[in-house]
Amino acid sequence: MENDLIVTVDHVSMRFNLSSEKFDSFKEYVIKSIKRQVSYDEFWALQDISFEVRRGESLGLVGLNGSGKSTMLKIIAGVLKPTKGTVSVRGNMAPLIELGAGFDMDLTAKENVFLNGALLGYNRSQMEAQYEDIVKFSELGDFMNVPVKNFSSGMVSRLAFAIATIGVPDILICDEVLSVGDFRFQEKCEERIGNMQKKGTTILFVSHSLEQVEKICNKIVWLEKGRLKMFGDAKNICKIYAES
Ligand SMILES: Nc1ncnc2c1ncn2[C@@H]1O[C@H](COP(=O)(O)OP(=O)(O)OP(=O)(O)O)[C@@H](O)[C@H]1O
Repeated sequence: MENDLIVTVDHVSMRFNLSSEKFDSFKEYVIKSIKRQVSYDEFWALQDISFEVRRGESLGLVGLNGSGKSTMLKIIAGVLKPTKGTVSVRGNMAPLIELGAGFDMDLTAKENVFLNGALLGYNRSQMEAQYEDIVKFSELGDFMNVPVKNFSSGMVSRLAFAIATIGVPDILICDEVLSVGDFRFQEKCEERIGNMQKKGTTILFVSHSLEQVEKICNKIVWLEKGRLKMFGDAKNICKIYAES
C-alpha cells in the first residue's frame, strides 16, 4: 500500500510575512530592510496540514476564499517551500496554475507553444508532433501567428491548457482552470481531464464549483482558515460542505 502513495503532505504549515509599514520609495524599503528596521506581521496561511493521495485517486480541495487551497497546491507543485513540514511527490507533474503565466506576451501563439513546451521539458520535434493537436484543441487556428498580447484572457487560457495537457502526467494540478473559457470549452477540458484519469493520472483539483469537484474527485481536503477541517470520501464531505 505504501507504494501507492503518490503525494504525501506531512504536517505542513506556511507562514507569510506581511509588511505592516508603508514606504515612500523602494530605496527606503531596501535601506530599512538592510538595517533590519522593517517590521512584519506574521500570517499563517496553512497550519499543520497532513493528508495523502494514492496513485489514480483524484483529490479536490474545497474551502472558502483565503482558506489556503492555492497555497497548498503551490507547495505540492514546488512553487512555494513550506515553512514547516514536508511534501513528498512520486512522479512527474503538469501544473495548471495561473494559466499562461509562462507565456511571453510579445511572441506569437505559435512561438509560445515551443517556448512553453521547452519549459515543460519537451524538445522541438516532440512539440512539432503535438502542434496540430494543440491548435485543434485550443481552436485558435486563425490566431497562431498573432502575438499573445492581443489575445483575450479566455484565448490565453485555452492555449495554455492545450499545451499543458499534451502528455499523460502522473499528476495533474488544476487550480480553478475550469472556470476560464466558455461553457463549451470547459466541457472539452473536463473531457480531457477525464481521459487522463482513465489513463491513471492523479488529479489535484481546486474549484469553487462543487458540481465539478463532485464529478472529478473521489477524495476531498476541506480547508478552513488554513486548517484541515475534513479529509476523506468526496461524496460525504461535499454533502456536509454544501450544507455548512
Ligand atoms: N504570497 C503571499 N503573501 C502573503 N499572503 C499570501 C500570499 N499568498 C497567499 N496569501 C494569503 O494566504 C491566504 C490563503 O490564500 P490562498 O490563495 O491559498 O487561498 P484560496 O483558498 O486559494 O483562496 P481563493 O478561493 O480566494 O482562491 C490568504 O489570506 C492570502 O491572502
